[in-house]
Amino acid sequence: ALANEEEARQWAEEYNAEAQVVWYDNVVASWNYNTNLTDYNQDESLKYSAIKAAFDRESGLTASSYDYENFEDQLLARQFRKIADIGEAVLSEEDFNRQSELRAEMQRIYSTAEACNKPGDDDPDKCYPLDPDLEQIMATSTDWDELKWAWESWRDVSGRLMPDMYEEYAGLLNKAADMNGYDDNGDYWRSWYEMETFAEECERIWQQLRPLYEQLHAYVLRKLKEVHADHIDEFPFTGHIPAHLLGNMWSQSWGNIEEFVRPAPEKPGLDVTEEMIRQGYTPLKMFELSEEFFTSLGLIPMTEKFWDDTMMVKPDDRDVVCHASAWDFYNQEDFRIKQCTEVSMSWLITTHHEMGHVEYFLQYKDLPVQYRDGGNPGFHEAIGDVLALSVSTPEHLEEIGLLPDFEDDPDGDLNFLMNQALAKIAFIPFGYLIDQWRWNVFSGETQKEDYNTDWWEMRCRYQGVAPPVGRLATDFDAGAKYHVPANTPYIRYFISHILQFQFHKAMCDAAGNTNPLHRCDVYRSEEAGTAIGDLMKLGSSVHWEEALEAMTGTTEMSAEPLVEYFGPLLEWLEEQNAGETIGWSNECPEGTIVP
Ligand SMILES: O=C(CCC(O)(O)[C@H](Cc1ccccc1)NC(=O)c1ccccc1)N[C@@H](Cc1c[nH]c2ccccc12)C(=O)O
Ligand SMILES: [Zn+2]
Repeated sequence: ALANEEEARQWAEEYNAEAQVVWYDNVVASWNYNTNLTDYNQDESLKYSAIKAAFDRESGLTASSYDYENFEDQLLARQFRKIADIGEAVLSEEDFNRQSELRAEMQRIYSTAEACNKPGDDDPDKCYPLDPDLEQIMATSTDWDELKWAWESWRDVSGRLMPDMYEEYAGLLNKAADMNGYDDNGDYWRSWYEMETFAEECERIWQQLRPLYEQLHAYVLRKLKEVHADHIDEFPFTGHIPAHLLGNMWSQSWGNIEEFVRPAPEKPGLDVTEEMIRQGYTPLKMFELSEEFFTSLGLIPMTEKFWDDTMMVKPDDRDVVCHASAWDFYNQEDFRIKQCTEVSMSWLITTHHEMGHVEYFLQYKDLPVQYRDGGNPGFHEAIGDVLALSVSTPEHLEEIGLLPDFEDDPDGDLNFLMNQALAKIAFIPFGYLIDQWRWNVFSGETQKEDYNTDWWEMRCRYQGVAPPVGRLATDFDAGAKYHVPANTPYIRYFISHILQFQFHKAMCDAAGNTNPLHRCDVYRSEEAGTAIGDLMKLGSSVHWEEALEAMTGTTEMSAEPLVEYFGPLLEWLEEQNAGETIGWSNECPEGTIVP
């Protein structure tokens, strides 16, 4: 094994140099398509994606020709295992191109869809895109019918057009997974977490956090019944919340209804959007504010090219994929963000989220390309959110002048915790259910005729929401959420919502914090920066449990820090909910799916 191990090491060096070039070309073509959705750019993107696939397939075969499981050097073995894991590139050129084309088409439908015939519009041909128009309506309107129009129209012009494409697409993903030795594409996606019991782990964590979510849901439902008293008879008696009332197109984060559920309504809330607008914040200022937080921890600043090439706002002269994303060009110097930034607190948080991805790119940029990835996908999603936990504190918002009149008393503390819960606790079941549904599609448990029925069964059961209007079995409401047409796995965000509180606690301890966990701000702590920086430097070169243990002292994902963080709010919610009904029926209310 030693002889060819030396040869293998040589080959891996050459492979790495070549991969950087082939992968760079592919990312450039993908960037050009995502930032200018033309037929020409789609063809170029498919062309370079096929070239990358041919290279990955060839390299995978070479890697597999070595007996790498018996290498002495376990790091080299891990590298070969990753080179051999080629995903869809295993498909024939025809199948590969077909799945690429289907994904690009679904992405284009999603990114260019517009809703028309808005009630009250004199011009019925006036149409509204998701970003920023429909999201703005969902975030700010309290008009039941306007919210219902936006919610229903978006699904009719996006997901409804996709079920046939998605069925064919899922079939090709499963074909690739099968050729790579996995049961199905869900099995392949779960393999990235390198633990036999990953699905069980997720269920265990969900069951542990469910009581917290049920308390929040019960309180929010009661408050929404007051706000929408004029439609009280349209609230299902099953205890589900009508999905269009939660301030978000997918009911996945409820921060936009904060004013209706604030524990001490006479005291100021923690959503600083108005103050940002009053102070003339711009997207650039938001990016610079975020970068300054990272560098205050001693982390690496954004590169010159980052500032030149990032797409910060929605262009007005072409179609783009607006959904936020961060881009590693695999040439160790070109890193970008693409997002359609609006000036608001939630966009300030998203900017930190995206910059967290870029910081990870910077920290692992000198590793072999195989290792330029998160310890597991949840790690990558957690970095930016961890720093945003500090930025969101009243301490920090006061320090940067966005919270002039905060009164730091028990009421203020609860108002803050509620604002955080509306983002973090509300998200948990949503982060969990998307891939529960997709894993069932890939395993065959959910067939096309049941796509929408099973989707709503899960939305009703896990999230306790129901559609404000009957849905057809032939609709495809899953397709109205970016990650489904974009084929971006989603359980990573669920995992991130657990890990980010473990990382936060470790950073707060490193910074010598003595505040309660939810009031900890690690701003300017080099020790905290070193803790998270060392985790990022590892990339995916070691098992994530090793990286987690080095930073937090445990190899286990644990909801403990999250429960500690929200402790005071849970107590308050239990008092407020005393004597009230908690929870909702597992089945959807009558009329959820209509013939
Ligand atoms: O989708 C995103 C942000 C987009 C992303 O940064 O995760 C992006 C998704 C994506 C993946 C692949 C192709 C295109 C888009 N992921 C990345 O850009 C990315 C880049 C490199 C490594 C890993 C992820 N957030 C989720 C939920 C979410 C979790 N934390 C949040 C904080 C603020 C706002 C939203 C969220 C959502 O909007 O439903
Ligand atoms: Zn992300």
